[in-house]
Amino acid sequence: MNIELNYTNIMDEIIYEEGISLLDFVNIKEKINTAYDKVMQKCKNDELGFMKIIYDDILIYYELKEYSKDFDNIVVIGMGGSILGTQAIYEGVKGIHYNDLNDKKVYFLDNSDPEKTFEILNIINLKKTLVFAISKSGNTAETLANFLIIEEKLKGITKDYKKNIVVVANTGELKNIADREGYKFYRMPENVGGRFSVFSAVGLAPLCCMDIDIEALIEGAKEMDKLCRNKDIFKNPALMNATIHYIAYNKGKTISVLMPYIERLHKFGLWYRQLWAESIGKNGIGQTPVISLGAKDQHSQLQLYMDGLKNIIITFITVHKFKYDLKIRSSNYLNNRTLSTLIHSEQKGTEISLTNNKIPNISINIDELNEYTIGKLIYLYEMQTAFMGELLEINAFNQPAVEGGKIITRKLLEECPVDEIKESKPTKKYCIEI
Ligand SMILES: O=P(O)(O)OC[C@H]1O[C@](O)(CO)[C@@H](O)[C@@H]1O
Repeated sequence: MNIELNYTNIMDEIIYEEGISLLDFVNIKEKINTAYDKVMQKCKNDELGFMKIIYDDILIYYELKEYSKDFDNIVVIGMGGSILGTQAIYEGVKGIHYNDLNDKKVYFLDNSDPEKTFEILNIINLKKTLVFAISKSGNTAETLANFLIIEEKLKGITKDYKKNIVVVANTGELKNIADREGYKFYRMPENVGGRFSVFSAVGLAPLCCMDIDIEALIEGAKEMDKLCRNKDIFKNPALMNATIHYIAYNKGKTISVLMPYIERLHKFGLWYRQLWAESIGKNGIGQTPVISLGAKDQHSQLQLYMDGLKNIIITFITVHKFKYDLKIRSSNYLNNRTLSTLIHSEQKGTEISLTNNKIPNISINIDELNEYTIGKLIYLYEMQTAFMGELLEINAFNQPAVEGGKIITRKLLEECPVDEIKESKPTKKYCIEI
């Protein structure tokens, strides 16, 4: 066992009024079975590519890993599903302030904020940088913009600019440019949704160049896949998690908080946030995902969770073995303890006190956080989301509402002269200038 899912604080009698009973499962037994069957049927029909890609050959990436040895830096350009999974795995395995001098420096360009792009370009030697431009549609504004800026700069400093660029796309402008220029190119399968794509070239191509063991990562996902194909809900963690969130949602728990007690999982939380929000939030239905980081967010959000509207379900994630630990010198109750003992005690304390306050909570306890266990965790959440979509009877694999804002932005850009985008009238109607 390397990951334990503990449901005691949601199923136990102590929490009964706000929690979930076995009767709740019995009452929707048919619905659970149908949700399971639908996911398996969609997989058979080749509609859920994310369940298939983990069985694809990963040898193709080893050539790229070898190729990347000539570079000092890696820049990944992408948005949402085209970058968050890669960030989650990179930080989950390596850490936030990872600073091994023998390893490449890794940067993620995931916004249209000019300061961020400028600052990254300012500190890297572009000639020694391998740039990944990743977009399923090939047309996402932020990704294209950052790519066009970097490509132009590369062209300005070296005739050999083509060797610095790798494109992962399916269609669109990015693919057209890659075809025209003959850049190294990986296709993204059409039947894999962006936010479910980290185990395709989207994640594996850049990750294998960042000294991440992609074989162990995929092994973890495959292991979880076996469990998630079990029809018995008590042996299928994704079906169990989805059902618990579904029952909780129907009991008014409209917010799902994910609270890891390890900084390395913060980006995993951001990845989960997109997955749950874009997949589940539609047709007037949705459970808002919130990411909190233990222990520090005990000092910012816990008051609300404990004493505010009783509309949340919380999932804690704990990691037993930290990579490093530090001893605290003797002083009051901290007396010769370690930081890991402190953070574990803080998590336990919060869990017990939330349970006493009848706030339903689940714990995912991981023995050690590495490629294998994060592969398991990511695949667990992908399957949980697929089951949740079926339970809620919505399509978890599209995001039609996001398109509206993109269309208006494009129109604004097309209509206005270069660099003179003006606020449209309605946004100026009620306005205080200070
Ligand atoms: O991979 P693409 O096509 O650049 O899309 C990036 C992200 O943008 C979205 O379409 C939302 O705008 C996400 O669903 C997607 O992950």
